Amino acid sequence: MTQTPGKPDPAKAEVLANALPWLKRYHGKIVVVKYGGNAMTDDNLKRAFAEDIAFLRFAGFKPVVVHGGGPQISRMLDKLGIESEFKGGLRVTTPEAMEVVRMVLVGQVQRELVGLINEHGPLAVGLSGEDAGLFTAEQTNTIVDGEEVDLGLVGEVAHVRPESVLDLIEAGRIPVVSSVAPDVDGQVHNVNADLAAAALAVALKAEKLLVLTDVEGLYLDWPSSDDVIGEINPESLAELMPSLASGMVPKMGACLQAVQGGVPRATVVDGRQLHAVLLELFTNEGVGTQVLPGVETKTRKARDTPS
Ligand SMILES: Nc1ncnc2c1ncn2[C@@H]1O[C@H](COP(=O)(O)OP(=O)(O)O)[C@@H](O)[C@H]1O
Ligand SMILES: CC(=O)N[C@@H](CCC(=O)OP(=O)(O)O)C(=O)O
Repeated sequence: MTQTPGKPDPAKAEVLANALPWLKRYHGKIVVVKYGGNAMTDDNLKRAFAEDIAFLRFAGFKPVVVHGGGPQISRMLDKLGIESEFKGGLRVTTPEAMEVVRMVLVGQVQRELVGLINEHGPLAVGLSGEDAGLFTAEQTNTIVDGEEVDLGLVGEVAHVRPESVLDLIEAGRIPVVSSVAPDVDGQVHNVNADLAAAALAVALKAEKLLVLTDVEGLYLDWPSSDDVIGEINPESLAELMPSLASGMVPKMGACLQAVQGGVPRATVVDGRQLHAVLLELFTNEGVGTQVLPGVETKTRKARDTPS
């Protein structure tokens, strides 16, 4: 479309005007955004994510970031010659692997995200479940094919003390949280970042949990169909849970936990798309999979065929 030089473009104003209902809904509200390691694949994506988060803060939202870093941990474990495997979407974590998990999540991924957000002002402060008693973990195992599997130093969040995060939000900062957490004896555990984000969203009484990943949403029959669920209610999702595989188990479990815990909506979106956060929060476009009480299940055809 050609445009006369110097002539204002009303379409641009319309984009902003269409954001008004969403600005009203989320103004002053806490939005927990979980940034998965699979959506951190290139520098442009990471920069756009940091811009989106800063944008939310300047638009009057109260964003809180919980980050993952599964692929980054796997790469470091490989480099160090430490074997690791996933069972039911969770990493079996030996004490040796735990040291690497903590080093990569807190020392690398969190630092990088804090740095990128802070290019937009003195906003982001990094912390982990170990800081100010934020999370207390409880060792957890998983069931695979009806058998209980020992996951080692893997935890679920048994208790959240949200005051440190609330203090930061009150001061206008953006908390960036890593999902490692001590148990009651101080032993640090590896917590799946989706589940940590859900526990935090519930404790903060967030208005929304937004989960960025590397697929268009929850596929009905992964990877053989291209039907993606657009909206689903928590009861229908609970019925679907036993049929889910790999990383979608903790991810959809987290969305369910958040909504059952009182978060009004939880959405999984494709973080491979530039500015996925702004697109999801400020437009009506049906991206991702939204868990919302009271809706009928809606599906749509995927843009990509799963590979
Ligand atoms: N039903 C499903 N719909 C979509 N993705 C699925 C499904 N079942 C398994 N997956 C897998 O789950 C992955 C997302 O989980 P994960 O790798 O843990 O992502 P992240 O790093 O974003 O947390 C997808 O890339 C896909 O391979
Ligand atoms: C127990 C467990 O599996 N912990 C995860 C923690 C990181 C994470 O969850 O990262 P993503 O969000 O990128 O998947 C792991 O070790 O990979």
